[in-house]
Amino acid sequence: MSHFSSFNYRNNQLYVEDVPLAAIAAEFGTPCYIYSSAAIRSAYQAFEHAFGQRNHLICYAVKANSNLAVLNLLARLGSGFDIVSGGELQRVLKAGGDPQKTVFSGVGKTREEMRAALAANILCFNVESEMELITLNEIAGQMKKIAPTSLRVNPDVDANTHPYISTGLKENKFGIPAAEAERIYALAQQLPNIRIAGLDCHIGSQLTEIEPFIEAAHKMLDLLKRLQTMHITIEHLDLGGGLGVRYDQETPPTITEYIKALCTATEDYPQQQLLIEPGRSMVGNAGILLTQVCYLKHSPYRNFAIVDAAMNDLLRPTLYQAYHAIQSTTKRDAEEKLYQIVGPVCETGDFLGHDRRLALAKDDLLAIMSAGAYGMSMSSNYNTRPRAAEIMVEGDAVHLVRARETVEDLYALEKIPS
Ligand SMILES: Cc1ncc(COP(=O)(O)O)c(C=O)c1O
Ligand SMILES: N[C@@H](CCCC[NH3+])C(=O)O
Repeated sequence: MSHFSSFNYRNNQLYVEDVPLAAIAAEFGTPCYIYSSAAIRSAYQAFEHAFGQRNHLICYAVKANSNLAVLNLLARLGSGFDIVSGGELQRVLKAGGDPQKTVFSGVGKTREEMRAALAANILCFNVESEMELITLNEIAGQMKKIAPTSLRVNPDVDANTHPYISTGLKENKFGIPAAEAERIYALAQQLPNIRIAGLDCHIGSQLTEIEPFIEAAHKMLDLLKRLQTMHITIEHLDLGGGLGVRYDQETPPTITEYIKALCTATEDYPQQQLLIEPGRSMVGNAGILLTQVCYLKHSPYRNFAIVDAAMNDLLRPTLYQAYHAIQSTTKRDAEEKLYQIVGPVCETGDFLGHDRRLALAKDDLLAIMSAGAYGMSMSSNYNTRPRAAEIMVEGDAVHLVRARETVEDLYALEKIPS
């Protein structure tokens, strides 16, 4: 979706769709996350379009941004969902998502989560270990249900991404080692309350090249062929998520290039439905974090812009040294200085951007760009900071889709022993 932006300047003011960001700050305060529904719709439609006639299902990875309004928008567009917890399942159901289009990934599903997903009749469990498979069979048996199952296989492919978000290397905790896959599929075939539905992999996140996806797809197809000789029918092939977005100078494949490449790689297998689990590429560039400059602090060494958003709101810079572009909402002709953009949290690692050239004044508004994915969903209350409000914009309509938390919300579950 790098071709499409909902965040543009008009008369030197930064807008989201048809609304100036400054108007949103005036009404709802800062920090706040702001999402463009047009950008999400455009990304979803780019995926749909690229698949064309190929039998497919898009399962949006809920963890990227799990706000109910985002899930509801995608559900209305026809999207399925990839969940990794019972909590995410509950969100999908609450938002009107279809459990029959929902797959359940993750290495540590609890019995309770399995029960909830079986009761909801989800499309498929992506099972990540032999022990998990045996447990799922047991729970399904107790419920007199048959669990539709894929094995998530670890293809040992280098995704060339940050080590914290690479998942498909043999030393990562994810998936079943490729060498074990046939044995565990054979076991699955024997288990009375398991129905083999598919084959699954996911190699990592923020991939900026197409080759690792194709390498993984080929490894999965080789395995699929071997499974067919064992009379194991694979109804769907789930190739996971992971397509990167542009934060800075990256040039990831477009959604269209990526999907066309997956379709080409799997063209000899038209009977298998193709599933994908995109998160970041659906919502990453559809959102920003809007923050206000509290103070400017100039020392002989460095200039700091202390803003009202912090690492608890957007953890990615602290956790991965991730780059997010930072733009002033008002373009002005003043001298630019090199700033460290930092938050109020008591950690040296609390920064949103290093060495940014900006012309700033107290109370200016800054947009932290590309914050739609893994922004709010990874936020915390560290330093007893209430979480930011979330806003969804649609043309000139502005909707508050999550109210700003209050401090009372934060200690509502706490008790002082008598
Ligand atoms: C199993 C699984 N599917 C899908 C995703 C979504 O990945 P991305 O946001 O990179 O598309 C992830 C996160 O990396 C994941 O772990
Ligand atoms: N949280 C990561 C992505 C993790 C993907 C989950 N498997 C990020 O912000 O880049």
